[in-house]
Amino acid sequence: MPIANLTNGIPSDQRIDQFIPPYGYLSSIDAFPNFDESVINYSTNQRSQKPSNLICKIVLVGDVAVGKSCLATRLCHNTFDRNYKATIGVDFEVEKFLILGVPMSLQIWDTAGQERFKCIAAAYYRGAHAIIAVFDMNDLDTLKSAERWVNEALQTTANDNPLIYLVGSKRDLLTDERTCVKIEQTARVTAKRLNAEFWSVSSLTGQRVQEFFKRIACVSYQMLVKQQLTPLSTSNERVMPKTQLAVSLTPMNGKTEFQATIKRELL
Ligand SMILES: Nc1nc2c(ncn2[C@@H]2O[C@H](COP(=O)(O)OP(=O)(O)OP(=O)(O)O)[C@@H](O)[C@H]2O)c(=O)[nH]1
Repeated sequence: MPIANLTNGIPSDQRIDQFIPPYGYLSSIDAFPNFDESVINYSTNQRSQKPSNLICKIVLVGDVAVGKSCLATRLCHNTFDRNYKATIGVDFEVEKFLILGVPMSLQIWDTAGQERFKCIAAAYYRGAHAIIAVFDMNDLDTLKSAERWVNEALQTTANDNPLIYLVGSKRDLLTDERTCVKIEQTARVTAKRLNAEFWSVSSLTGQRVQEFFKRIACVSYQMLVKQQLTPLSTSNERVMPKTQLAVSLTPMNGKTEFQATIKRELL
């Protein structure tokens, strides 16, 4: 398939040529300054050949109503819904990026925070390249829970060695700057303990949402390419596994290419 067919419809702000930095270098464990030369050379070759289909599986976890679905919706549809609709089991979205001219898809698995859906959601952890643990910056109990969510996800995904991101949501509700700085400091301590990268975002205003997912796309792309370039037995890098799709997908119009059949309920 010609590369042009694979890149059609990717918005200009999801075409990335420069490595996206972390949200503050103190917040990052993998602060790559730029794409490696080997990754740039690989990308140049890919552009002139049939490109491989790079897929990064991301799983969103965290307590009820911390803002997981709104985060995915802000990225994939650039909209925000003030009305809370609980996720039932798991939702699924795909968002395409073009990195150094090579297409890559982020598969975003949005799991339910409600206890009663935990077993269903946990079934989707396997094969994750990245775990995003979301907490509400206005409720520090959800930060404690985020740590528990990550540890539970790692029980299933430890062999996959996923990247961990800790995301403070609803930044717009914190009007006092000093409080915000304090909460971010506390979150960075937790992130360090989890070997995670910390971001604070607002899905309501869109603050840092695009930037955050672009950062994940860059880091994941670099790792996936390095995995392809390095035989497993000789690699000391964090290696990301191939992803299996576990649901049947329905084509959708617009930016999101596919969506699993999703059931939501109004509480
Ligand atoms: N002010 C503000 N409200 C937000 C933000 N993100 C989410 N919310 C609100 O928080 C509530 C819960 O958001 P969801 O995204 O549905 O939460 P969730 O984590 O997916 O919840 P579950 O599906 O139950 O796991 C909704 O009423 C949203 O409108 C934000 O950035 N700012």
